[in-house]
Amino acid sequence: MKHTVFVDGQEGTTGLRIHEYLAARADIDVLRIAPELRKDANERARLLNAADVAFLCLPDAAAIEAAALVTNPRTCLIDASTAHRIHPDWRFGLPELAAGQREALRTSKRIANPGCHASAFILLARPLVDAGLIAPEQALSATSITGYSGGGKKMIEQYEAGGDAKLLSPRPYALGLAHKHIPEMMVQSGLRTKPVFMPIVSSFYKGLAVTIPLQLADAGDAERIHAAFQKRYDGERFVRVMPLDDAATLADGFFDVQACNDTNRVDLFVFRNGQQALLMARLDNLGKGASGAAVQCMNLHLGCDEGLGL
Ligand SMILES: NC(=O)C1=CN([C@@H]2O[C@H](COP(=O)(O)OP(=O)(O)OC[C@H]3O[C@@H](n4cnc5c(N)ncnc54)[C@H](OP(=O)(O)O)[C@@H]3O)[C@@H](O)[C@H]2O)C=CC1
Ligand SMILES: CC(=O)N[C@@H](CCC(=O)OP(=O)(O)O)C(=O)O
Repeated sequence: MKHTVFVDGQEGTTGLRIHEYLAARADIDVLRIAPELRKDANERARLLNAADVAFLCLPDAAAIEAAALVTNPRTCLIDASTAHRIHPDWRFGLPELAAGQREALRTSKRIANPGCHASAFILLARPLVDAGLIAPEQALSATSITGYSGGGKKMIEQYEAGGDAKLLSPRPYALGLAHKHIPEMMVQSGLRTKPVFMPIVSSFYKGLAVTIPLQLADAGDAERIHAAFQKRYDGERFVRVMPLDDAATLADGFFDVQACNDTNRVDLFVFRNGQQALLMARLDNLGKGASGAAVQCMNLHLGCDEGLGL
């Protein structure tokens, strides 16, 4: 049986990438909107309601509008935007979040996919909160280094136009300490204290690494953290727990932010020295950070092999 799929926002960065994944699938019929009608509410409503799965690859306001256009109870929405990530009627599109999450995604018709920084942060923080290795009240801080495709079409155009010397160096942003991913980071990790979060965008297309530095109460905590990751992600095909103090990275001396590019994988690292540790998570912001994760959720929801096409 073929499944019918529509991408609202088909010309955008995440929408185009989802189309690339779907193009290779014989079990999926993709509905396409005529380019001149792509912002026409009636035509969008017709296609959204004709789909078994509709991806929303839109700015937040347009994603909220799209959700309101859906009246077919069979249509499952997978929203890539920030609009519904902590909404109680929507399930968080991170199958590896916790036990029971896959079942929730199989049965829900409303799936909100995580933000790219948030996916990496949550995959580090949540198992440690669950295992009691991080107290919910603990004040964490995190940085994220990201490629410019995370900023969508506008930022890609800006970087690719060339001629602006200040774009050549890394640019910290969200300096108002209110990045839009912080609410989902807290809710989905179980943290009650708002983390200090500073992302840094740099002059490469894609790839992302979140780092959480920790002062440990006990030097043995780094092993316990690493063991908690191994236990939580045992058998997860898209999460790779790297060896404690990963020798290859340490030998190189530099961390490769782009090493998960063109995959749907997340690599988790623990580096330690006495009572200090660095927890790091690396992913492709357009893969597990956006389009790959969205297709993974679709596969799960439709009862296909979760990794099909990824
Ligand atoms: N890029 C990334 O790494 C990630 C992005 N996301 C999120 O996914 C969503 C899409 O992001 P991204 O693909 O990067 O964004 P883009 O800016 O690249 O694309 C958005 C698309 O939506 C279209 N659009 C805007 N308003 C409407 C409307 N009212 N009706 C129909 N189409 C509309 C735009 O049309 P037009 O062509 O006219 O501009 C554009 O094609 C955003 O919410 C973003 O925050 C999530 C995770 C990672
Ligand atoms: C480089 C850059 O600007 N990145 C985006 C995050 C991209 C992402 O995850 O998207 P959502 O908008 O869906 O949350 C940012 O930090 O706002």
